[in-house]
Amino acid sequence: MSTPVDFPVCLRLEGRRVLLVGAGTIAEERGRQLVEAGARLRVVAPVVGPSIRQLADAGRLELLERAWRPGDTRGQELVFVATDDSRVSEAVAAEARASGVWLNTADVPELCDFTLPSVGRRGPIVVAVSTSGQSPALARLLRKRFLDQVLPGHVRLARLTGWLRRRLPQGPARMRLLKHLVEGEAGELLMRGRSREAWARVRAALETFGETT
Ligand SMILES: C[C@@]1(CC(=O)O)C2=NC(=C\c3[nH]c(c(CCC(=O)O)c3CC(=O)O)Cc3[nH]c(c(CC(=O)O)c3CCC(=O)O)/C=C3\N/C(=C\2)[C@@H](CCC(=O)O)[C@]3(C)CC(=O)O)/[C@H]1CCC(=O)O
Ligand SMILES: NC(=O)c1ccc[n+]([C@@H]2O[C@H](COP(=O)([O-])OP(=O)(O)OC[C@H]3O[C@@H](n4cnc5c(N)ncnc54)[C@H](O)[C@@H]3O)[C@@H](O)[C@H]2O)c1
Repeated sequence: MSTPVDFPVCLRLEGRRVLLVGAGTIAEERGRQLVEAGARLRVVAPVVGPSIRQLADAGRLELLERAWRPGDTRGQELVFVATDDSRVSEAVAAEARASGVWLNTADVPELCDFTLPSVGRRGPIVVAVSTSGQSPALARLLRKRFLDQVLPGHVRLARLTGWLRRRLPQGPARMRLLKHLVEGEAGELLMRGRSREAWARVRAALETFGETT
């Protein structure tokens, strides 16, 4: 049987209760990303790095400066562990598993319910590369290459279509229009920075919106 591949999702963490065990080098990056995603983050660690400390001082996360204790996963919706002691990962994972809370650990892939891809962003566009745990270094290399392919025009196009999606009723006419904008002339013009001409195409498309359904 072949090795299963990891299944990618994009989580919406705004207002969700998330626990991060550890506050060292690896945890700092995780903490920053979780706060940026709007999670209600609690960090538990006896030794705390500068950026977690800064976020705590700014009131953007709750910091408990102590070792992890049984019961800490209670009430949490997602758990991340990044400590320098794999016994901590094992203990937290056992508790999380027993209570059905999903867990990621930086040091024991076998205990992960989900893994983290290498991520890069341009505006609303997210490039994420996973190697299903085979080669994090390769995930990072490929992510950088793929992100270079995302141009300012793509970001403009994503914002424009997002704006239209919020205003037009869902259905086949909207699908057709958005696909046409992205793949057709308007998209091409936006890519080349010719926004006024692109908007003229969008207006023309909107005038006939829904006529052929
Ligand atoms: C992508 C990225 C996302 C992130 O962490 O945000 C990520 N690792 C990154 C970098 C990186 N990690 C490591 C190196 C050294 C070179 C190498 O080993 O390749 C480098 C490269 C570097 O640092 O440049 C070492 C390492 N990583 C894991 C272990 C434990 C083990 O395998 O036993 C060890 C050994 C530790 C040791 O030996 O002590 C485990 C995991 N690392 C994962 C993700 C998950 C699988 C991702 C996938 O499927 O591809 C998984 C399974 C669990 C998880 O963490 O979710 C991030 C890139 C960030 C960026 O883009 O900049
Ligand atoms: N997944 C990845 O991408 C990746 C990459 C490199 C290394 N790693 C692994 O990640 C782990 C963490 O590395 P690091 O550089 O962040 O370590 P670090 O030494 O910088 O930080 C360790 C943190 O764990 C905390 N800690 C220790 N015992 C604890 C306990 N009982 N309860 C709560 N917190 C506790 C410490 O207080 C500290 O904040 C290592 O095992 C390393 O092998 C993972």
